[in-house]
Amino acid sequence: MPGAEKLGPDSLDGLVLVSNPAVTPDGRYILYTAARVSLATDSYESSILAVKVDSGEQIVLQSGPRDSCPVPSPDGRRYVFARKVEQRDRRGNKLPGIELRLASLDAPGASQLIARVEGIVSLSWSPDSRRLAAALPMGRPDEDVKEIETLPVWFNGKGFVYKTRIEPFIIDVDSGIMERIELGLNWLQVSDVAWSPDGKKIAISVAADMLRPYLLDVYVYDVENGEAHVVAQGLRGYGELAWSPDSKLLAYLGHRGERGFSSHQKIMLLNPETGGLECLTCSLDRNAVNTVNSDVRFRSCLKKLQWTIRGIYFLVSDSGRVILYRVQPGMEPEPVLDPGEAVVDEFSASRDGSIIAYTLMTPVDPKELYLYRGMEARRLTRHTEAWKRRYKLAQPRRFSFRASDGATVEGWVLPPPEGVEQRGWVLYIHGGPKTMWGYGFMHEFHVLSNAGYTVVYVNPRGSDGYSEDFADIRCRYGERDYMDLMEAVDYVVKQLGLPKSRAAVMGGSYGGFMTNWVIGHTSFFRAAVTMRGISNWISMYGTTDIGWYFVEDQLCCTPWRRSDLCWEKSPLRYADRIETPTLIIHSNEDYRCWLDQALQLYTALKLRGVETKLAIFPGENHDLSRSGKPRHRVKRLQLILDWLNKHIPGARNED
Ligand SMILES: CSCC[C@H](NC=O)C(=O)N[C@@H](C)C(=O)O
Repeated sequence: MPGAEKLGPDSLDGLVLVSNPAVTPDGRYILYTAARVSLATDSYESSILAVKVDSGEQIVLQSGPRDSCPVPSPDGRRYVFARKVEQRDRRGNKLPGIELRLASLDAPGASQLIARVEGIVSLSWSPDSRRLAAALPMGRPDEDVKEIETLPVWFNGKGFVYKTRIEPFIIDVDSGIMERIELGLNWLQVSDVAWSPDGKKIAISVAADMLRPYLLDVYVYDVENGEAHVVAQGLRGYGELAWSPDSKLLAYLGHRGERGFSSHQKIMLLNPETGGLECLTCSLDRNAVNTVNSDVRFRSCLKKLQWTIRGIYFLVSDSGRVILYRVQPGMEPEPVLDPGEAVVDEFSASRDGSIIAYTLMTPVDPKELYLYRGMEARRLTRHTEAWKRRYKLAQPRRFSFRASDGATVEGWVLPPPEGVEQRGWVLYIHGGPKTMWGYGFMHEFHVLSNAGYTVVYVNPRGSDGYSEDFADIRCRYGERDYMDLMEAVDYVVKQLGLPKSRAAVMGGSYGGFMTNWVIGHTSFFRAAVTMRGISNWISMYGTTDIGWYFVEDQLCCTPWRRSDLCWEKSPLRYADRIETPTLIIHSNEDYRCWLDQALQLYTALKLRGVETKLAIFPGENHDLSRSGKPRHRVKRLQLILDWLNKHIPGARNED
């Protein structure tokens, strides 16, 4: 019977993750990636498909199983894509790498263009479709002893990066010959490259100060004379670039650090002739990027900004929704595609802006491919339909309440599906802190709900989706954010009738920090699950890949300056108050929040006699719950359910 199966941890098997909707500039085809989760092969089997826009016909372009990220050429005849391959170093150690391959849209097959162990950061076609500008990481770590004299040392998902410089290149697509673009810098990390529509220039955003890599300069490289000059300095943020159709102006995605790392990303208009900079989206007071959480995404290489003759297109995170916006210089930003209670997750536009390809998800629909043309939206694929028909998925309900300082705080409850008895409930805290819960699909939430747990998810202060002021909790972690969460708990108990004695708390990353903070400040919860979390800001300093500067920016302290504040805000400082049985889940290659964060908490709880268990996932990193090996993801979900079931017994004899 359709919809009869329980959606348990291993329901991940067979789920298809649709991503990277790349429309050809002439609007004839939409290329995308479909990755099937396979427990049998413990991998994501990804292939590249295309839809013909006029007929809707679907074509398999590359049957995989490790192909992704198609980038079509401006003439609409070819595309490049990434194929995951394994290489070996001189000692025989396996090195995961990728090949950049070139293929024709009219003929099968593909040829290798370049092979890269270190990956590719950004690509941009020349308008004549003969060359690519690329940002390529160069330099590998020592094979044996690591002799390190630079920062940063490591990066989550990449390993040791102390020898890596991300450099700009031009690749000839027919010969594969690479030519380095010289910027005259000793140390550099390029974040984006953009070839101008007139073919004459390449804009490059680059970090050049090893000790302050969050500061970005923009260069313009003259393709004809080979000279590069700086047009803007000391910008911050994502650093993505897009040229105006007349090749005169640049759009820059980022900010000036008004609120440090809590700043919204903005669309800034940069005049490369004068160096003039103007904010085009400041009146919106929303983050001009997609920050909604979801665990059904797959690799995507699409640009976050696209400038067509109709304006600059970008996504905006707003109250749990993600909306496609457009802005023209001198005008106010306007929503182009507001999907309602849903998320436009990625997009691309044809050259004239008349066709927009995008992926869309809702809390009960994993991502599918859509087309927007002439004010009409049409679904193009049905990769997840059969999967969905097998299971029962409940619908979440939104709620909002007035916090004690008068601010409005928003949240959702996802109850168990019809026919499943409520066993208890979970307060699930998101990471970031500047991300948001909302209308993204969360497989993990449905696993909890199918097991009888109502999931309560709230956007406390520090979250994205609201004003910049709302997101800014610098120097105040564990204060207003904690109060918002506990006031939400009060609301769902009193107003929505959730049972007081059947609650658990859980979260990952900043959400893991907050889970640790919560259990050190209240014994309300029956159980806790803390994942990829933070327990000690002093030892977080200098170990996290997110930058030694992140702790100083967000907590306003270093181990030698106001260390009292770092310690004051560390959950470990309150470990002697913790009574809640706590499951700690961490990955041993998590270079964002290193393993010490879990070990210190685990040791403290063990010594104090608090029931605890530490699960360490080998070979996984900070993204275990989103892109970890499928079998590890299933195991993780099983561990969580076992812990909750143990501490929230089935028989209801209270409340
Ligand atoms: C607060 S320290 C770093 C935590 C991390 N921040 C950004 O990467 C985080 O919370 N990440 C979130 C997005 C997560 O992993 O869910």
